[in-house]
Amino acid sequence: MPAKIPATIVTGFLGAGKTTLIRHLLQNADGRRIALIINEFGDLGVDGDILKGCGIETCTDDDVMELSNGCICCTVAEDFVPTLEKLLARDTPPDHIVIETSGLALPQPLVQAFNWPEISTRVTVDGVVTLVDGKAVAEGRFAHDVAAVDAQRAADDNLDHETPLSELFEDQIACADMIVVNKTDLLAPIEVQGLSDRLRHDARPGVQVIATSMGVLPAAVLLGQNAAAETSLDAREAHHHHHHDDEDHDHADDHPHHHDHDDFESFTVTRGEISDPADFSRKIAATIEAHDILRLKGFATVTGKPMRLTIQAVGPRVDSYYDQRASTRETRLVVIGQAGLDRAAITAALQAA
Ligand SMILES: Nc1nc2c(ncn2[C@@H]2O[C@H](COP(=O)(O)OP(=O)(O)OP(=O)(O)O)[C@@H](O)[C@H]2O)c(=O)[nH]1
Repeated sequence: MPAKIPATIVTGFLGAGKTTLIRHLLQNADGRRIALIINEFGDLGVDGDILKGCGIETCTDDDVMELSNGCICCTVAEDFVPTLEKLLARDTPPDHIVIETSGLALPQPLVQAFNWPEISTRVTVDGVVTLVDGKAVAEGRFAHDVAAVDAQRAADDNLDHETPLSELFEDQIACADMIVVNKTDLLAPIEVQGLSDRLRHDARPGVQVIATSMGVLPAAVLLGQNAAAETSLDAREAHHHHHHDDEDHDHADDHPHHHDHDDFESFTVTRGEISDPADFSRKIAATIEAHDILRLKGFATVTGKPMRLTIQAVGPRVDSYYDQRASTRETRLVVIGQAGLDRAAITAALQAA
């Protein structure tokens, strides 16, 4: 039987730097044929578009497959398995598969999908790489509010005490074979050290914690971990996601793991050209702050400029750069946040001239 093709799962919260890390990996693949599968939250394929448009020879449209918008764990049968099978059926199958999960995905159900009969004989999970946005964690974005939790506990013992953010974060850490503390350029060395120590303590025993910025890590470090993660799922659970509703018992086959898609939402704002990128960035930053937006990204066209402007905002930081010729004069931005976003107000703020 031929050796199984290794697959690396890259997970991490919204904006942690998954696409950036993968882009560096593809640029430094040392001759490996890497195929990419991308699962995004939001209906605008920003990450796929950035990677396809990156001009890297080993990264053609054919090498990047996008899963339809949605949760990978709920679309395993109709979307993920067929995508993987298509990849395996190629004349020259890839040497390695890299899967970028949506920043809101729990990695466990995806790892579990590798136990599907059609897949388990041919592919193995080489390792789960969890990226951490060092700056966001240092700012306390994932820490739950201990006082509020205690008050809630006192009020009702049956409540779910975790916030969706802290729960996701802990699940992504618990599943990791390697944790990458990214964005160290935004942190003092002592903060990097403290955070790395904490994560090492929270992770499963023996998990490597590596600090970097812009996802710069050699392919030989990221790939070839030989973890066979699909065989040790039990050790990778931070939460059992039990719900207190008896109706809600999970069906192991079709939905292995309960989680709340309703905790988060996304929508797309479109508008015409912008005239002043610096001013538009300030407007985005103000809108993010006013509405508690977690992530905002997309492409803008600027009056008089043939190139499109890629816009990336994570929390309060807004980055933008021209990456390729614009194919339309439209500006499209995907907005992601916890449920309850004021879509009308956000849209109006971003559409204002
Ligand atoms: N300062 C700094 N910015 C970074 C670093 N890594 C990534 N970024 C920036 O952070 C933003 C988000 O990076 P991405 O690579 O798109 O993050 P992602 O995890 O793929 O985001 P989602 O797919 O939306 O979850 C971009 O503007 C990156 O340029 C880093 O190490 N330092």
